Amino acid sequence: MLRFEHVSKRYPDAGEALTDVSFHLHRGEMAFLTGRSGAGKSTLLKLIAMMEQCTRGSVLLDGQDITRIGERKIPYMRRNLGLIFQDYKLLNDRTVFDNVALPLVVSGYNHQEVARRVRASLDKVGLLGKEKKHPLALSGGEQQRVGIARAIVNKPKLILADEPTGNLDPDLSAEVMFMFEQFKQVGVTVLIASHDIELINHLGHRVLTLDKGHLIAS
Ligand SMILES: Nc1ncnc2c1ncn2[C@@H]1O[C@H](COP(=O)(O)OP(=O)(O)OP(=O)(O)O)[C@@H](O)[C@H]1O
Repeated sequence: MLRFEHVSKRYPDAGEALTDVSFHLHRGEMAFLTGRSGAGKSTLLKLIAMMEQCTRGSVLLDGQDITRIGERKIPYMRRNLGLIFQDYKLLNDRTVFDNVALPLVVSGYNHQEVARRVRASLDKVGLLGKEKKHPLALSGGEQQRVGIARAIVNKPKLILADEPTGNLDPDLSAEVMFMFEQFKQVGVTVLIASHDIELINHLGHRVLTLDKGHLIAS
């Protein structure tokens, strides 16, 4: 489903952030990406999200090499991805409904379909009834669940999460991980960058470990 083939990434005026990274994630697989600060975790996720381009190698999403697609196809390809961030990246002057609706509005869905899908997503993360609230009126755990609802509203094949539990206490972190496990159950592939070794070991999923840009365990 997701395949890295000998991928390297060098930023201008910086050393190599990733060196000759190869791995394969199957459909419905859930894996953690770990490594010290600066090991290249965010860079790897950015290559998949088409926010950065690799210097060498190929990144294949469902067999399609996303390092070689044209600029105009990128928004279309991104609809296959759900992105989740440590700091939630919500629009604080918009309601929960509007935040979750955003990817659908950008994709041009009609009003009724937007409303139906937003409610279904909010239901999946246990936030039905909070549509009219603003993010800052919610707890950190709830804000992250809004971020997750927004990530799944387009029914992505692949969810990428960058330190999604970095700002949450252990109970809320476990709750968020439980949600990811439910997405995996319905065939969504999930890749989570995390420092939280205790949580990672406890959950027992596959672990990809980066060390100074090299994949040392997968
Ligand atoms: N835009 C950029 N320009 C130049 N160098 C960068 C850029 N982004 C990242 N780097 C460098 O690439 C390397 C990998 O960074 P990256 O953010 O991918 O690591 P990380 O494992 O996600 O770290 P953290 O856990 O601290 O978020 C680091 O040496 C970093 O300084």
